[in-house]
Amino acid sequence: MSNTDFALAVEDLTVSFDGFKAIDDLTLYVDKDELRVIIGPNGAGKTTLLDLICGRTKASGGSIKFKNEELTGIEEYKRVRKGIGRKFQTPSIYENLSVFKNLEVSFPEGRSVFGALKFSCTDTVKQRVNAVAQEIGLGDALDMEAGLLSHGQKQWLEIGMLLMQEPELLMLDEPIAGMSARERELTADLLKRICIGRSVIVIEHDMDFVAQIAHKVTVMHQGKILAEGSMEEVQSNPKVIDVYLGH
Ligand SMILES: Nc1ncnc2c1ncn2[C@@H]1O[C@H](COP(=O)(O)OP(=O)(O)OP(=O)(O)O)[C@@H](O)[C@H]1O
Repeated sequence: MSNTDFALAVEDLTVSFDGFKAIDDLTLYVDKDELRVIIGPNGAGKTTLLDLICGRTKASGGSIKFKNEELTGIEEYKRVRKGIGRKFQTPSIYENLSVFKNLEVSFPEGRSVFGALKFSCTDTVKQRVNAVAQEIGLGDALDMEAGLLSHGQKQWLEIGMLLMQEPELLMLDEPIAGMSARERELTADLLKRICIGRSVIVIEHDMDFVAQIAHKVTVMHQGKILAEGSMEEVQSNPKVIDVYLGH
């Protein structure tokens, strides 16, 4: 395969589960500074695609290149070190720790062989925690126990924990599920800010939200790409209306 200028280049990707192709010869390119949204009906393969990119699921065939480096043979935790961050639908924060601690333990050096406990809180880390807390709108809640945050704030904290690792590719699965209208607005603003300098991929069903945030929309169906383009383009595409938007 040739080198590409894209941050992420997925080519001819396939994964089979007992003979069923959940991802079927899929090719997708994502730029740096891009916020890509993936939409499609239930079972289209959206989550499986992110699982393949982050290394949770092993590809049966094809290629996933990140900054021109082949990822398919690389384990999940090593892909994290290479700058790939993934947020799942359910927040996995430390409910008993403060917002500050949650961010602090997510600083990459905190995950040394000695673990987070022996990790001393340097000024660099404090500054980074403060900057990230401001970014996710939790600058005034640093001392609060994470378990006491609202559902939306917990989602932002988890995004913050990923940002502590300065990922170059950030993938988010339905980030606004269960959020209030105001929290959705703030999340849209947050995503628009954090895609600068990196690539962000979001799986989303809420079309109003997709319209607010997407630079480009990829529509998946039966493990393949059905359409790709601007929101207007995919919304007026008869194939997309037929399998997804018309329902
Ligand atoms: N580990 C697995 N073993 C067997 N089948 C799987 C596995 N993971 C996913 N699948 C199947 O692959 C297909 C794609 O699932 P996936 O969860 O990726 O779809 P999706 O587009 O994310 O759907 P949704 O919008 O409902 O989350 C489904 O038919 C699913 O049942």
